[in-house]
Amino acid sequence: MSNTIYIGYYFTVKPIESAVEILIAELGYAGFESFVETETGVTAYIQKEEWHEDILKDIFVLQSDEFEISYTHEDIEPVNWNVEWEKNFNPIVVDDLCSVRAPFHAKPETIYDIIIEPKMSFGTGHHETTHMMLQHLLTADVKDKTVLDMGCGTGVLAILAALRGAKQIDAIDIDNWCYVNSLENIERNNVPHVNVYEGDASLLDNKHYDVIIANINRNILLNDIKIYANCLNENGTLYLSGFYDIDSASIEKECNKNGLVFESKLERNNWVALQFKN
Ligand SMILES: C[S@@+](CC[C@H](N)C(=O)[O-])C[C@H]1O[C@@H](n2cnc3c(N)ncnc32)[C@H](O)[C@@H]1O
Repeated sequence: MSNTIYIGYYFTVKPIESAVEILIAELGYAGFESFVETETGVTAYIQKEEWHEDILKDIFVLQSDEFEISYTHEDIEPVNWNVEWEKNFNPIVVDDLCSVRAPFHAKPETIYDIIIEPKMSFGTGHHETTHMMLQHLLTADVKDKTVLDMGCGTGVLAILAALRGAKQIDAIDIDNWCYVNSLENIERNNVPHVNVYEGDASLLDNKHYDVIIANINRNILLNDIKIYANCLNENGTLYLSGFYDIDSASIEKECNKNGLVFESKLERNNWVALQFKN
């Protein structure tokens, strides 16, 4: 069980449509790491050790006259995530081909059966972005290829790449909890050729891959696309997600600047997952 202590901010937003996206983007940039959209706004979580008095100072949407945004916040006690997941985690099936389930669920009929004990890491397939990245990977040519899963969360995408025949996979996450959880899930799914590292794009010096998948967020991606582009082998493919369709144009522009051309797009509830080639 993680001992990480979080602070939860409960934002009420009016009008909700346009402001929530901007608020989430700005909070993500300030260090908030997970978001749950609610009927009245959004709940955002930040690790207590990342928090400081002025954490909302640069959240410009809070100062805008266009929106009415109020909030409360409180410390979140560490939770026994195993118990929570047993209560709340239903298996998911992607395109009838791949299931993502917990160890306590029955074995499914799909070709690919991924067992995840997510605890606190993002990546059960329930989120739109994970779902679409799994869809991309189900059609991607990864057999005998080298793959990088950047921002691996639970390791779910790296595991599917391994099950689909990738010959060597690196999975990287900046968060220690995700690093540990990915190691556990890799062992659980018996894919020892996935190597997990704790860190960020600074680990990618002199690394080269045929396929790179990165489901993170708009700002990190805009910052790191040039590094991913440098790591792609000739005829390589880059899959990006973790942002709304509204941000597709800026992501595509940054990719084009770095010699990558748009290939395809998946979309679910305004979230997108884009494919680029070099
Ligand atoms: C949206 S989750 C995606 C998890 C998983 N790949 C999936 O598709 O479900 C993003 C992950 O990126 C990690 N992350 C955030 N910033 C990062 C960075 N600069 N480099 C590497 N990982 C990062 C977070 O800790 C989080 O686990």
